[in-house]
Amino acid sequence: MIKISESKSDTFISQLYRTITKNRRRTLSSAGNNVLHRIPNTSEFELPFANFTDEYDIEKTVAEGHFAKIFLAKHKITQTSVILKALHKELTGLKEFIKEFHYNYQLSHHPYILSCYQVKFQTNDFFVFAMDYAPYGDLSHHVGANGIPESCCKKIADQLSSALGFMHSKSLVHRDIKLENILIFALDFSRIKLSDFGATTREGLLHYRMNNTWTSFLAPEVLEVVRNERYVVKCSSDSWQFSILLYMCLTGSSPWKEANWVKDNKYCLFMKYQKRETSKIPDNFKKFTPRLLRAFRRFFDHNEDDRAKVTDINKYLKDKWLITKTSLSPSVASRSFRVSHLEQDQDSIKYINHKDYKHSNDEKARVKRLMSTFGLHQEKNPITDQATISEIKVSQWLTQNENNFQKFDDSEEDLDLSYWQRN
Ligand SMILES: Nc1ncnc2c1ncn2[C@@H]1O[C@H](COP(=O)(O)OP(=O)(O)OP(=O)(O)O)[C@@H](O)[C@H]1O
Repeated sequence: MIKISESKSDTFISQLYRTITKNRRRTLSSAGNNVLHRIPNTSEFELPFANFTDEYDIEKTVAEGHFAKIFLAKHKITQTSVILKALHKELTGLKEFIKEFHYNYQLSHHPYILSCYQVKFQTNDFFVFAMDYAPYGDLSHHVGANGIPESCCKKIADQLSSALGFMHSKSLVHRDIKLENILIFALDFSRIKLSDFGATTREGLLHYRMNNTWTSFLAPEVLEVVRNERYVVKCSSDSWQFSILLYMCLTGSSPWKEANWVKDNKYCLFMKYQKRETSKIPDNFKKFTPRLLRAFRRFFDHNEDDRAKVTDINKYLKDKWLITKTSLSPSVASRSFRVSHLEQDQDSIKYINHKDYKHSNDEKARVKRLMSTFGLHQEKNPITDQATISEIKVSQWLTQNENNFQKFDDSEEDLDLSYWQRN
């Protein structure tokens, strides 16, 4: 029999305990990842038939996306308000529905990811699942022609990078980061959530390019993928979309129409600056401080393997991002760089006071109606003379519709009819 002294036995036991706990944690997390990456197949997925009104009172239609209707509903028994996302059956296959529900449900416990419930059913026309209601809509309702205050952008960057960092740690790529997929739970942006996991894919899989998102959001390596060709999905393309979103929040418009240096002069100028072929800061980046410029250089690296990770934004959150008048004098500048949280919060409050949320919602609907009816170009940003979000949307909408009949399947495994049906 081996004799162990009391103190040695304590150390031995605590070491043993640590090893067991470590291994258990490892097993649990790999089991968690197995569950996450094992999307149920159609035969094992329970999806009962039901009517909306069996259990819910539909209060209003909140929005209509490309593939889904979003209803605000009240659960009759618990009187809880929920969102029912109803995906048109003729536009979305069962496999795609299961995948979206599965990823959303599995990721729901993250504080900055939209929570969805274990509630799913089908009607004759829709596949439906239930999720939390975001009372202030999505980010596109809030970002005006001049963007939103710096302090608000930082709050968004902080939360969104946490949500995406979590997904990336699980080897999942969101692939569709845009203003419309960031939902707002507090008007000062202290609570936002990432939504819409319809395009979410496991890193490393081969995939066709997404056609139903804005071209200005696509990373160069995704943009250049040609029809009928697939590309390897990587987290770095989320980094790109994340920083496009950040730029849009700060300025109200996108930095370029497409990340193609041959076709887009703005992108060409930035790429030269990014690669240090010139020290001239492109005009549309001149309002940013050297620290933020450094961040953008790292996030907008043309080479996907050298690009910064979403969580790298944390290194820049304490810096000043926008050049203000006060930054001109060094003494005042050093003071303003130590901008207090109090000042930053006042910034957000001022913003909220000036924001007529309802008006902005109505305006968005009006712009949308005009776009779809006449294809009109909307406001240009008077400061940067760049295309605003509306203008980009109009031109991309037109381009997308022009090509409608040439589109091809975006699903992971095979070419089926669902994509043709969607478009
Ligand atoms: N939980 C929610 N609470 C409030 N509004 C929501 C919620 N979910 C979605 N919306 C609104 O509905 C819009 C469309 O939702 P969603 O992106 O899920 O649909 P989709 O058809 O997958 O979209 P897309 O057109 O991007 O493919 C969102 O941009 C947002 O304005």
